[in-house]
Amino acid sequence: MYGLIGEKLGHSYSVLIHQLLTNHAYQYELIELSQDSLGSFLERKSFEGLNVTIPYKKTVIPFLKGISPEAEKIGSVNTILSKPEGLFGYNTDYAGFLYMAKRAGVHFSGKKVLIMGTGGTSAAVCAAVKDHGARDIIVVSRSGQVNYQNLDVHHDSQIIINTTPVGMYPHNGETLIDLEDFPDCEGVLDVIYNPLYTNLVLQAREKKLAFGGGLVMLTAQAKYASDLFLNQKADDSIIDVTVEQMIHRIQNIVFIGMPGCGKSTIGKAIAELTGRKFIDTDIEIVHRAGKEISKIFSDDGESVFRRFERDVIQEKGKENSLVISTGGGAVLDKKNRMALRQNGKVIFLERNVDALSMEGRPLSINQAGLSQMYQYRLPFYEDCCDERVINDHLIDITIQEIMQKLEKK
Ligand SMILES: Nc1ncnc2c1ncn2[C@@H]1O[C@H](COP(=O)(O)OP(=O)(O)O)[C@@H](O)[C@H]1O
Ligand SMILES: O=C(O)C1=C[C@@H](OP(=O)(O)O)[C@@H](O)[C@H](O)C1
Ligand SMILES: [Mg+2]
Repeated sequence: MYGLIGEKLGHSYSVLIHQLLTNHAYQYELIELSQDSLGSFLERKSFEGLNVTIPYKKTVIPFLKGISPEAEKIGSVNTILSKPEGLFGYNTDYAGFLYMAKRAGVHFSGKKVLIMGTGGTSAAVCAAVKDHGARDIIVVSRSGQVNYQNLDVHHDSQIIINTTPVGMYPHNGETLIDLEDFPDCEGVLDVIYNPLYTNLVLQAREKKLAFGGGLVMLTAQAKYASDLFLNQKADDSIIDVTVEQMIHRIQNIVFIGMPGCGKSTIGKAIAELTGRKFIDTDIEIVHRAGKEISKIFSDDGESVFRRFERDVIQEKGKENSLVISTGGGAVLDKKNRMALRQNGKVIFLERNVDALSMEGRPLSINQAGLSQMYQYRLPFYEDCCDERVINDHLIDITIQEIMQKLEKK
């Protein structure tokens, strides 16, 4: 048996990743252990190999017969092999992090690198960055010498790396820094994988900097661990293949576009075809407000409607594997755009303005008004989307085209 030990493993993707990487070559389990049961579990040796996560990456070391030079240097172990002579520790976070940096196009040589966090992952990241020639490495923590109150002296940092859990589910959207304060920044790496893209990574992507999200590191460290488990050296190309498969399963499919363009109808169909749960933000709002949208607008005003809309999007955007059809005005709010993008593949549905359905839509008054609205909103739709799909032909053809786009990746 193989598995992952840690204190809380509720949201771990490791079982699925190991299955995909190795085509179910071994049984892999999540093993939650309390601090007091860690020692007895390791001493029982009822496993062939383990991965280790928070908070045990350092705690396991005294139970090991030997550790690899990398793990020794980093002072942290994330992989254990059970051999006849005893337990041996390794660190594949180091190589996993370097794989993420390489794939993101981030290079450390000669660069000033800012690393947020001081835990086990930070130790592996620091070692990797140092070994790859960083000019200056600044480690930030809440209460350390360099902290978030005096970070301004390091505004010239070129690479920024988050190893803290800030922004991780369910605290999506939180971030420790604003990239606006780091004008020389050229690349951002975040070890968080849930959400797929933290606000920090989304900000880097918006600024057209090099960026990498934690799913690549998670998958790469798992691949290097599986090589140790199976005593092999599989080709690294399996990492990207597995990341794509994981994203395909995890990501939300989000529809945006003008009111009446087909988001609700097409979203529902795509949810059925992909086996995903369907969320229509307008239906959710009607549910919560206890009245129809036109009644919310007439009784309470648009701002109350938008507040409901923001709450629904903040909540549902955090989840995985949903189809989310938004209302036409949802993307006007930056917070909504970030929330929809963090886990989402965002599809902009385009339908000729003359063909847009207007019924039951308090903001769709006449053609001239809709044309004006289109002019104003187009840049927001364009800014927020990953794909554009034209819905000017038969609806079934649009649905087919979307399915093809989704299957391609
Ligand atoms: N390609 C299409 N051909 C014909 N009718 C369509 C097409 N796409 C959408 N519709 C219709 O337009 C109306 C509005 O669609 P809806 O899904 O409610 O849009 P949205 O959610 O974007 O406001 C529905 O009656 C829907 O059936
Ligand atoms: O465009 C908008 O601002 C709106 C679009 C509507 O949703 P649909 O886009 O599904 O019609 C609904 O959210 C509300 O009437 C406001
Ligand atoms: Mg709708």
